[in-house]
Amino acid sequence: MSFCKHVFQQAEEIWEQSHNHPFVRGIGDGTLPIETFQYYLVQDYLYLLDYAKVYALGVVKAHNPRIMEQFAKQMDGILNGEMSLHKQYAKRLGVSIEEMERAKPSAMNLAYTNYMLSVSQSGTLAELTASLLPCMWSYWEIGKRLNTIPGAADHVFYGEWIRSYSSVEYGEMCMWMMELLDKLAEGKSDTELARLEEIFLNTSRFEYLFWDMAYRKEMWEIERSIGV
Ligand SMILES: Cc1ncc(CO)c(N)n1
Repeated sequence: MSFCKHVFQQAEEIWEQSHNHPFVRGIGDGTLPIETFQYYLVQDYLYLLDYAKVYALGVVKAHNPRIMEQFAKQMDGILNGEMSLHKQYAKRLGVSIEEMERAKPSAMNLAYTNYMLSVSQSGTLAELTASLLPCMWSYWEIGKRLNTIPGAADHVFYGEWIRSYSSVEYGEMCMWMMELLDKLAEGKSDTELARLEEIFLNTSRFEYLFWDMAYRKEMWEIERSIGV
């Protein structure tokens, strides 16, 4: 069994929880309140800025020029492709780019991006890849699953989101990253493989928590408890 198949099986229960989360279900049936999506959009915009840096670190850590090219391409895809989806949505919602860039990341968002950045900075290319694969891949799985709901991809507001994450181009980027992780896992010791699996599971858990944070519009819970 390929390493990706193996970690997918290990993470499947966590991913199912994301599929079943009311935020994700709400995109699929169009019932997600727009202001909840707006909260997500701003947090996700901030997330993507750091996520793009993980790809930049991929260029730094890779030695093979083809791998460097692909990380650079995917970084560009985030900054100038995926984030233009966010900018379009922001425009529709009357939120300016400055407002998004001034916003503060929630505690959970910061924990997630800092985890990925720290794994990527201190770890190997395999560890970096294991940390970002659940982000891409789980969005593709969600996009594809929502796309099977009749009419969902044509929804006047959420359709665009579903079409983006279920697109062939998005899927191709994911598959490249899976193949890379499989290649990098080849010949690794059991200890190293266990570490890659743990990283993959951690960012899978963070993915679920991100949906939940957005759904609850969480920021820093301490502010509520001390009344700031
Ligand atoms: C939190 C999160 N994970 C993954 C993606 C996919 O790029 C995204 N936009 N946001």
